[in-house]
Amino acid sequence: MGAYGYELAVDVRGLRKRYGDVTAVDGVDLRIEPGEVFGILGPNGAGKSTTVEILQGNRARDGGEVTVLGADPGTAGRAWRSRVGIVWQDESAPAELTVAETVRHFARYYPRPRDPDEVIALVGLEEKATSRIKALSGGQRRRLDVALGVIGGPELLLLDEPTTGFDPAARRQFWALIRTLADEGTTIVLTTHYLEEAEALAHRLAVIAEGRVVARGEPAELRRRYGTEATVEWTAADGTPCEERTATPTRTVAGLLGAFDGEIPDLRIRRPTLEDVYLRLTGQEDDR
Ligand SMILES: Nc1ncnc2c1ncn2[C@@H]1O[C@H](COP(=O)(O)OP(=O)(O)OP(=O)(O)O)[C@@H](O)[C@H]1O
Repeated sequence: MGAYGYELAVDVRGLRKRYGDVTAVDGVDLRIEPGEVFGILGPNGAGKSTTVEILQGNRARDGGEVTVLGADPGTAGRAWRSRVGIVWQDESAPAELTVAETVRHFARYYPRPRDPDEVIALVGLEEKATSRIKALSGGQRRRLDVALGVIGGPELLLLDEPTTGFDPAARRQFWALIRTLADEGTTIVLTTHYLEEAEALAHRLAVIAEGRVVARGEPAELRRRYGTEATVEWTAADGTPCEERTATPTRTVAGLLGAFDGEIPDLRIRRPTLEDVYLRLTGQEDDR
């Protein structure tokens, strides 16, 4: 047990959740280390939100063991809640209040809140501190949501699709904010559809599809493990585009050299990206 006082920030074994006939979560296991940024990646309907809601203690489970910061979220009390930061989507903070008023107001709910001005600076809203919430842009609104998620000084921050709807610049600013929080030692669990986001932020990730973990590991490790095949593309003498998927592209090119007199037209070797791996794992691969 390290400085955090528990071995694992999140320990989930065999988690199950059904909604009527729909099995949303079907035996998920997750072990998340203190101080880690952990990504839960998956397509629409994979069970990401349901899993995070169960970790937050906002949804009951049908089966499995769940321990978050040493307690079962299904039964943990107020003291536990104050240690877990939740960033709500579309939170209806009072539109007439200013940013600073809202952050100070939420600080009162916690036994050991962070300094509101420091939190406003952390999320990059200093210049908007006296603006009313209704005057904020979508991205600024989301930063305020994060400010409200961290004002209590949580040990664990749970983020469900935090950057949906962001433009690329806002997304990058948000990533910088997450990295700052991680550098401060906060354990962060975030769900995302965006592979780029998982790769940019997560130390480790679990890919889930149809309620099950289909792969887990560090982003680079997943690419290595599941993305070994390259695609060799070229154009045949009669103009037909050709491609071959192979683990040995050099051998393919050597074979082609014999068939062409000199240059191989339009030769290209494409290595799999993490996106290719993800699409393969979640069964969304097209028929290229
Ligand atoms: N309250 C609910 N009642 C009934 N079915 C639900 C409910 N919430 C989710 N589901 C279903 O459970 C499955 C998993 O949904 P969930 O929202 O957890 O997935 P997700 O991975 O977060 O998806 P998305 O990326 O679209 O948010 C889906 O089939 C969904 O339709």
